[in-house]
Amino acid sequence: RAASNWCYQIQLKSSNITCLGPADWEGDCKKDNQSPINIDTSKAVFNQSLTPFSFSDYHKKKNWSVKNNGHSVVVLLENEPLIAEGGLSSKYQATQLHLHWSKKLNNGSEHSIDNKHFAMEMHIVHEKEKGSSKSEKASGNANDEIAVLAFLVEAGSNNDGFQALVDALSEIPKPGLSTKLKESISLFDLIPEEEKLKEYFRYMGSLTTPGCEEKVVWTVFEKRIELSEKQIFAFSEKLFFDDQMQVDMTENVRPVQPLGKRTVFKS
Ligand SMILES: Nc1nc(-c2ccc(Cl)c(S(N)(=O)=O)c2)cs1
Ligand SMILES: [Zn+2]
Repeated sequence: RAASNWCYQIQLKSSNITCLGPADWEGDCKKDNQSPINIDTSKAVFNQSLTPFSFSDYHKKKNWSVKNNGHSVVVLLENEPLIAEGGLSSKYQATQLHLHWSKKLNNGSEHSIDNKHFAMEMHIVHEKEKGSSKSEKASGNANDEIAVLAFLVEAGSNNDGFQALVDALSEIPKPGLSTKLKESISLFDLIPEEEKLKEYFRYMGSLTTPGCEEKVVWTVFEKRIELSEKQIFAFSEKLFFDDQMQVDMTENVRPVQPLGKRTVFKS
């Protein structure tokens, strides 16, 4: 069971509450197939089974609910959008999306590409569709139970698709607060256009938050998302880790973990 009082490094210094920083995270956090990682592009192995994804209901616009869960801002996707193919073993349903970020434009992504970090990283979390057979229901602890689509974010032009989410941030400054997006948006409003999503990296890893379960098939897209600096900084300015609103929610990024014996593949 994950420690309920886990926190990021930045919270250790600035809050008088005692919490467990990344070096002390429990659960599976000390095992050897952990995420995030640095992706050394020169060592990524081409894998022809990494075909393009098929996205279903990613065009569906909804006033999703958005929550400050004390570690990130989470958009609840109610299992509606679906992904398949993309070298995945089955269909997966989107449950939530959340982001990781920093006040520095080169320190907010969890994954790095050739040791370069980006301003933010967005994770769309999907769960494997429960098949009908008993065996499929029984297991539930396969190493690909969860599929996360990871998008790196860099500072650039303003991103209209993100503005509804950016505007919602000031309504949920404290942990536990949630609101509804004032304008309905679709996942396609948030991610690069589909034909730019054919190039991606793939590896087997874990949740980047405690209990760090090693059940995630990771996809890190090469095409970056662009947000304006104003949009990027809104996350660190409007959100707080604590009820007293003393500790900005920022640097909610786990340090990169050893690749170990794993291989990173590329489409
Ligand atoms: N309490 C929290 N849990 C998460 C979370 C949940 C599931 C997953 Cl898969 C992830 S991640 N960063 O590995 O994509 C994060 C965020 S904040
Ligand atoms: Zn994440």
